[in-house]
Amino acid sequence: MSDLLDIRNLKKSFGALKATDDVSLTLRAGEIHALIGPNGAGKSTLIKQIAGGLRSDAGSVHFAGRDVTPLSTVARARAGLGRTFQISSLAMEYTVLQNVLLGALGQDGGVMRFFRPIMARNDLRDRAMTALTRVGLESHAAKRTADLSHGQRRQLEVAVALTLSPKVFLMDEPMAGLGASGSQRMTGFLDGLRSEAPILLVEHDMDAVFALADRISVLVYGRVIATGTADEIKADPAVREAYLGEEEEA
Ligand SMILES: Nc1ncnc2c1ncn2[C@@H]1O[C@H](COP(=O)(O)OP(=O)(O)OP(=O)(O)O)[C@@H](O)[C@H]1O
Repeated sequence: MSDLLDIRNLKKSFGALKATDDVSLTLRAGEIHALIGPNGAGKSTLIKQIAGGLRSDAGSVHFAGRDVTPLSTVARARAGLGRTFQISSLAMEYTVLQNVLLGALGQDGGVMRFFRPIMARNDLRDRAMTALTRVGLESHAAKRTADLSHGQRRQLEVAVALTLSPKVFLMDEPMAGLGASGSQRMTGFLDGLRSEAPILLVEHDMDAVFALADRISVLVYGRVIATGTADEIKADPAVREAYLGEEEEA
């Protein structure tokens, strides 16, 4: 299998704190690779370094065979490196459909397009409605985003990312704040999504991680201490001591 994403020796320090410390990992076509670890292990920092929002102190990001390390977030997104948008980036006073349309414009680019009557663009509307249907939000298209529940906003973030047809998804805790049924639904959705674009998935919901992940990497104090299948990770003594064990005892 080919590596779509190849992260090599990434480092990022905040003062004396090594948030990520020589992290290397790969994402292959068709897989979900989960990144787990205790709070503060450096998972979000790593996702930001890969997406381009945070400049690395050292290391490189190769995407589809190309070194994208010098590229901005926008250039990486245009190249097909899709990150689920932060909820804070949703425009709360706009409708759900408008938020997806704004996301879809990212692919077509060009600030001038914002001045065109985007609601009349049937191609964009269709793409946006398809994305909303896929995440189960089609009946909420005309609602104000501010009126959505937290879980629905999470689904909307995924819909926005979908409209850009990324070649790879970087997802930072897509299950956070979803109830049990919401998590189950999102798990089923991500399961189907991997054949379209592989997913690097940061997630605390271990049921979802063990159900979905082809491979799991465990990050502790900024370092990857193990990478393997769910069974290998569950059986790994270092992982049990550093991470899983503490949950079992809790
Ligand atoms: N901008 C920043 N300035 C200073 N320290 C930071 C900054 N961002 C993150 N950190 C620190 O870097 C470490 C790693 O944080 P990070 O958010 O990447 O961890 P995480 O594994 O995503 O945690 P969580 O599971 O709680 O989301 C933490 O100690 C955090 O306090």
